[in-house]
Amino acid sequence: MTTSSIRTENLTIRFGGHAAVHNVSCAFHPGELTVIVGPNGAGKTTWFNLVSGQLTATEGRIFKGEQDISALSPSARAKAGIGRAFQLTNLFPKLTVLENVRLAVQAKAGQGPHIFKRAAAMTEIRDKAFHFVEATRLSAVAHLPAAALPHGDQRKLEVALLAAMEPDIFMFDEPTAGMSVDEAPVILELIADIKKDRSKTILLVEHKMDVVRALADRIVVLHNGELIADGKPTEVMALPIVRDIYLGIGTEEVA
Ligand SMILES: Nc1ncnc2c1ncn2[C@@H]1O[C@H](COP(=O)(O)OP(=O)(O)OP(=O)(O)O)[C@@H](O)[C@H]1O
Repeated sequence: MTTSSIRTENLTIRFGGHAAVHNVSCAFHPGELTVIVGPNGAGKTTWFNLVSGQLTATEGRIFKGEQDISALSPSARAKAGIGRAFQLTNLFPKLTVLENVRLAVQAKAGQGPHIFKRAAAMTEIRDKAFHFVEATRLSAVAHLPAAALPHGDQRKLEVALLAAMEPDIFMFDEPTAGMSVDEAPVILELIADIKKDRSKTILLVEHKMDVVRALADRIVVLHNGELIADGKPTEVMALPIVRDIYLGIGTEEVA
């Protein structure tokens, strides 16, 4: 087994007396897309918040590779390669799609605006920005202000900005939430594209079974804050406890 790219060890957080995440230990590896499922209130988003640093654990530790990142801020974790879709608050609504992506590429390169004095660096950053705009199917709207985009394209832009940061770990929390049935498949395609890069680890919180089926290499099930199942999709979905609790839906829908 290769070294894990991200790992939580006995991770616990209590709000008052209630453990929203309790003793969760699991490790993830490059080239693997894991979907985290569980009923409402199971602790999925809280676990995500602990990994990306929005919340601090009451107990337990988080490792990125060999590095203990438990005490790092969300921005330090982002710099360490943990990318979460909603962290993209660095969106400039009046700038175009391309300009927004270019700024993300530039931020990743660790360069300030003066970099544009260097023509070669400028060209490289512009080319990379074009690449991410194309890869996220945003070429047709590249020159529109970000604020003018329809909802579906804004979600694509989130993926573009996340990809431009070139994280090792991609974290998506219900990436197709609020999208129409026409729009959602594009986001799934984009995630499938990221998955082709076998150096990336993808974590996805998702309720929708079709998304789980389309993308999961592995499913982790949380219930009442605890990890109750972890394995290949067909195996996990066949477990009686998962059939009983999974989103409260019946056997036919799970099958
Ligand atoms: N800041 C907080 N203060 C108190 N309780 C919290 C806080 N954040 C989460 N919780 C509680 O922790 C539990 C887990 O919530 P969480 O949002 O992580 O579940 P979830 O699995 O993501 O659910 P959903 O599928 O509905 O998004 C819930 O009981 C929730 O009320």
